[in-house]
Amino acid sequence: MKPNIKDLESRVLSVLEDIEHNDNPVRDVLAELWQYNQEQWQRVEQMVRVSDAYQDMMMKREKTLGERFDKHIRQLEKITRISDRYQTALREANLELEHASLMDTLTGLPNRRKMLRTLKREYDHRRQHIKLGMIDIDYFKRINDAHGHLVGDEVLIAVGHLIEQTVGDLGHVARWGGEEFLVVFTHKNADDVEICVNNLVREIQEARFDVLDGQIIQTSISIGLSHYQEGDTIDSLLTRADDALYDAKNSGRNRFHISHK
Ligand SMILES: Nc1nc2c(ncn2[C@@H]2O[C@H](COP(=O)(O)OP(=O)(O)OP(=O)(O)O)[C@@H](O)[C@H]2O)c(=O)[nH]1
Repeated sequence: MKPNIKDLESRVLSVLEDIEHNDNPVRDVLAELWQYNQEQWQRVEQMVRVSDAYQDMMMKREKTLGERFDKHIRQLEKITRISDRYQTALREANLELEHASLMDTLTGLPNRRKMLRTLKREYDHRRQHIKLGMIDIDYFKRINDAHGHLVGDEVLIAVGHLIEQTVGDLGHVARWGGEEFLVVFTHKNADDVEICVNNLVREIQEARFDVLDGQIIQTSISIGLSHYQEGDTIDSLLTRADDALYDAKNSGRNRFHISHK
């Protein structure tokens, strides 16, 4: 059985009292031992107090470390959310910029840059079906000179829309530059494409463009058409369409010419 310390103390005290009365020599030794034990006990108590205080301190420290860690995580999460939003906004802005850089601001049609991409894509996938229509407004300078640049702009927009409408899903239309448009026909049937090109010339010639101040403008176009032939590159297709356009202009305008190699 484990001794009870309080019980032991009182027993030792009573023995010590007896010894004191009887003048026993063992008394001094026991008194010394008693003193020593008391001191040991106080040291143990002090160690327990120090240990408790230490544990207490460590717990508080862990808690503050935990709180600081949580705060840091929350800050990181916030920064991540901000960065995600920023990246999304940046991506959208880039897409808008890219879109803007590929469109002609005046007519709203794809521009030359975009058309070159389309042309490359079509050339890579189904070059044997490609037919190029190079379109130029006849005597456009005269419209500008007679009615001013703003009217000229309106005519460019209207002609562009009419070309786009007439071509429909037979191909892609772009403003190639100045008063020139380019059509990449991807439709397989060459006869259908030639009918469409003929319609383009007729539609523009018959159109009456209602522009600024109620003025009515009439104009016409010339078109050079090239069909893909074995060995053609994008460049050679463009050059042949250009040459055919030149022929159409030289033979009286308001017509189309087909390039034969
Ligand atoms: N209003 C306006 N004019 C433009 C624009 N781009 C080019 N032009 C004009 O288009 C005209 C083209 O003139 P030319 O190359 O001599 O050709 P053209 O008068 O159409 O004669 P042909 O092509 O030979 O039938 C020039 O006067 C240019 O200033 C534009 O964005 N807006």
